[in-house]
Amino acid sequence: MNPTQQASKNILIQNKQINQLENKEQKNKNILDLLPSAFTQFLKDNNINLEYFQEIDNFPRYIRLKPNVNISIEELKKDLSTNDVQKIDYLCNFYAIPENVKIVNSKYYNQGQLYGIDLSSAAVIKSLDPQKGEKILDLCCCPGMKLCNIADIIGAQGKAFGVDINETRLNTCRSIVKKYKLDHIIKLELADGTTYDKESQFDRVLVDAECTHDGSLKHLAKFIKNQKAVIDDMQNSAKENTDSYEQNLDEQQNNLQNKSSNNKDEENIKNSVYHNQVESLNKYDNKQIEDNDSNQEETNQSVDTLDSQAKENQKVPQIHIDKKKSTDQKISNRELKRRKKQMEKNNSNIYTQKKVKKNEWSMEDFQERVLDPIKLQNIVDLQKKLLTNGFKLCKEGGYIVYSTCSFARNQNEDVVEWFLNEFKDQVESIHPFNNDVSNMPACKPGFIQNTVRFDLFVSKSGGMFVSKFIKKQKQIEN
Ligand SMILES: C[S@@+](CC[C@H](N)C(=O)[O-])C[C@H]1O[C@@H](n2cnc3c(N)ncnc32)[C@H](O)[C@@H]1O
Repeated sequence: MNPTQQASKNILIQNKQINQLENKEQKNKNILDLLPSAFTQFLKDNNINLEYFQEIDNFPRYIRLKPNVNISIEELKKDLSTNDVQKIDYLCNFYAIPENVKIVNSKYYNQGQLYGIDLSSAAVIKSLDPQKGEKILDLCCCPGMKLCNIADIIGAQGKAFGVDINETRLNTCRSIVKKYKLDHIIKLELADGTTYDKESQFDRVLVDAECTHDGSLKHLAKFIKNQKAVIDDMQNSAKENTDSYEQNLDEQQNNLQNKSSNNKDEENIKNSVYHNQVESLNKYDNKQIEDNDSNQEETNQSVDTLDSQAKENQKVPQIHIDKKKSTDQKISNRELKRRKKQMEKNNSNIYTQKKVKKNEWSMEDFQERVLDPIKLQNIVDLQKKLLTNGFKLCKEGGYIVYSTCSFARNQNEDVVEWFLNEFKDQVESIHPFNNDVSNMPACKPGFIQNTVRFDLFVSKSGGMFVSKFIKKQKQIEN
């Protein structure tokens, strides 16, 4: 082998090694590496196992039947057109069904006898434990699924007051209450729950407070799942291309050894190896563009906003090389690396998309909604005021449930600690399910005593934090 042949062979071997290394790195790269560190830190801080995000199953959805509806599970299956209906024994008239079942086609749903309600929401009502004939206040009631659940339990002898500050949401709630024929039990009021007042007090008060809604990690999990599928596909196609590229290299090596060593042939071989490299990479690039475009097309159908910056980021810049002009240039290792880096960068740019689909959050949404410190402080202040007013409106010996659909400790356990300290002698925390976890296997303990969390993955439902208090009777002074 003459020096030129040797040099070409060395380049081929070197490139092959780089390729193998990068292919291995690509393989090892998993979805977690692509998640922004602020997000993974949030999960760690709030005791959410981020490994779950690796393998996200479909989440079930849940339904509840009104108390007086007596139908068999077989009838329910027929009505919902699915064989997969599971009874949830620890919640009254409650069932899990596959996520893709459309309850709008159900006869019972349309007759106002079947509700779609999340398991964790029903668990909040189980914790509140309303009793027949009681007077109950729901201080942040919209859209009203918990309020309807309360009304179904207290019955016509009871009264449920629903308060919300948002008129549009209150109108939605009004239609729901009407649909389920509960208007004789429920009274809705448009008011600020922090200042809402009533002369008489309530047996039980639910403060299902406004929060950052990050318990909807389910939405984020779905987004991640969809993106993971795209990435897997990209990685598989990248692997296919790399395999064919390696096969080409091997063939070229054999050619190098077998063919005569006249200068013209050598030049041809070098050029052809180079072209193969370029083609392989361009094929890879093109596949990336196709994948990104089809992904974008799909998202465009349902996206309300996809800002132009994110759109720009989505485009994979293809490097056009004039093959004729470049035949005597070698594609450098640095260039190969640069291109691979660019591809990886483009992969991670999928997380800069704005809201992609209804009920899915992007990482940007998460950042804006959950991690903004000013927004967070305002929300915590609001939660404390709502809980304080809920406490005032509760009768002595009555119960208060404070819940949020956030995983953030500062909106949950920290608010509870503040409340217990603020009203030390007048309130006592009690376990939301009387310390009987067999009563509620879907939850796990919160960070402080007498609090529970419905972890998205443990409960297979929306995330929820629940705490419960009893308002102490005043000591009669002598
Ligand atoms: C988590 S949602 C409540 C969900 C509801 N409990 C249910 O089960 O359908 C929070 C609600 O609090 C309302 N809200 C926000 N600030 C409020 C305030 N100051 N007073 C009353 N309601 C408020 C929002 O409009 C929103 O409907």
